[in-house]
Amino acid sequence: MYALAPSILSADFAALGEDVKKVENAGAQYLHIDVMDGDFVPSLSLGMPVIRSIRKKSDMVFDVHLMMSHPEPYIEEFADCGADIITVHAEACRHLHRTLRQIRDCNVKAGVSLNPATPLSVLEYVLDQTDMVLIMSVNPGFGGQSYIESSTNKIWKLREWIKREQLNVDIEVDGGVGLNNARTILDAGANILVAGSAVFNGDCAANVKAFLDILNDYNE
Ligand SMILES: O=C(CO)[C@@H](O)[C@H](O)COP(=O)(O)O
Ligand SMILES: [Fe+2]
Repeated sequence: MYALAPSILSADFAALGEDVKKVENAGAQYLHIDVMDGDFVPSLSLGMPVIRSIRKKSDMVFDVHLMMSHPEPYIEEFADCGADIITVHAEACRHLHRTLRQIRDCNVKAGVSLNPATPLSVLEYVLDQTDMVLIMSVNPGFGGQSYIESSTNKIWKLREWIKREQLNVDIEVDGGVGLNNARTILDAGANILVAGSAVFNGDCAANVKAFLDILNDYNE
C-alpha cells in the first residue's frame, strides 16, 4: 500500500484543524506529526495536547515521529492521544528492542527512524519487530530542507533486505520530498512519502492530489 503523509510541521498552527481537514478531504491517508524535544534535535514543536485535539477532528492514520531523546516514558501517553504508528529514533533509544515491544504492547504500530548518517545495520536484530522504517532524508529538526541524495541508495538496500527476509515492513521517507523526486524515491522501494513544505506551501489540496496521482501509479 502506497500513501502520502503530510507533515503538519509546515501547516498553519493558527488554523491547524482546518489544514488537517484540507489534506484529509483531498485524500491523504496518513498525517505525519513531528514531535521535537529541543535535545535530540535543535528545535521544539508540539506534543500531546495538540495530538489529542486534532484526533477529535480526523480519521487519518496518525503517524507520530518522535524526535526525542529517551522517549520510553512517554510512549503510552502518545498511544492514548490517538497515535496509530509511533516511530522512535534508533539513535535515541538505549534499548531499541525493548522500546519497539513497548510500542506494540500499546496496540500501536512500531516504527524506527534512522538519521542520514546512521547505517542500516542497526536494524539487523530488530527488523522483524518493526512495522515501519522511517528513512530520514534530511538531518531532523526542521522542515524545508533539501533531500540528501545518498538516501535513495539506502532505501534501495533496505527494500532488497526486506524482500530477501520476506518481511512485511513499510518504508517511509521524510525530508525534502517533493513532486520532483517522489518517483525516484518510490522506485527505490519506499511506499510512504512524508511531505511538509511540498504539501502546505501553496494550495495544499492541489498538492495532495498531485502526490496521489503519482502514488496511484504504484498502487495499481
Ligand atoms: O521530521 C521532519 C523534520 O525533522 C519532517 O517530517 C519535516 O517536517 C519534513 O518537512 P519537508 O522537508 O517535507 O518540508
Ligand atoms: Fe518527520
